[in-house]
Amino acid sequence: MACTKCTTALWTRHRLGKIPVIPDIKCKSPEAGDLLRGRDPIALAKSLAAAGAPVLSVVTETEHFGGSPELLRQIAQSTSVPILRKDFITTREQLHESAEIGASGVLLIAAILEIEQLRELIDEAWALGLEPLVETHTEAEIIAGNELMVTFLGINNRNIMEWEMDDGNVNTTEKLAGLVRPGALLLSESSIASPDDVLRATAAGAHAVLVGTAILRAQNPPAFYKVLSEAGR
Ligand SMILES: O=P(O)(O)OC[C@@H](O)[C@@H](O)c1c[nH]c2ccccc12
Repeated sequence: MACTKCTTALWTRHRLGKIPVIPDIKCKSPEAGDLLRGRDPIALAKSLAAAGAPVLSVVTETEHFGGSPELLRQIAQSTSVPILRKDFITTREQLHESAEIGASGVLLIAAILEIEQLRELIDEAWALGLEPLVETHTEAEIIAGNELMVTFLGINNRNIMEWEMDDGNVNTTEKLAGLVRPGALLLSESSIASPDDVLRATAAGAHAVLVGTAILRAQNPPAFYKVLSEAGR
């Protein structure tokens, strides 16, 4: 049986008329620097799950983002919310590792994969009980995703190939959302910082949004999480 824990939790929230917001636990970033400021990422993840997050995303890449597979394992063990692994996955071994550390979903970045490689990793992810999220940033990548009948598709508002040093903007979602095949769950990712950004992304057609930096920079992350998820109410 295919594991659809991530999208099931997101669709459920969406059908209730709420905006599903996925917090992204990222220890540091090339643009923002240290994002933890001495806080415990596991406690932070738990507080965001308690604030109502339907899914948690954990960046496990070490060099640029300060994460690790071990961090994801510990977060997965301390909450019952499905966990999405964000990393630069290019091999089957990384998918096996993702399943082993307790991820429910995995990010596959279209920009770093050949289409055949993407197809193989999508199939392998499903076979391992992992739900693939295909991340795109261009029209061509969305068209490739549609051809592969992707069920969970992300539009990254930033260009990940620039290590998030570019100014991301929800404009990217506004420009590209209409190209995504109907039926896919569309996630708008990156540079979402206010309830207004959340509303722009959802008005453009995103079913859910993923927010890292703005939540981690907030004075009170769970309180700010709630402000974002109640945008427009
Ligand atoms: O911090 P932001 O701007 O809210 O962005 C979160 C997320 O989209 C970003 O961390 C991200 C998107 N794709 C990635 C791939 C790998 C690592 C990180 C990412």
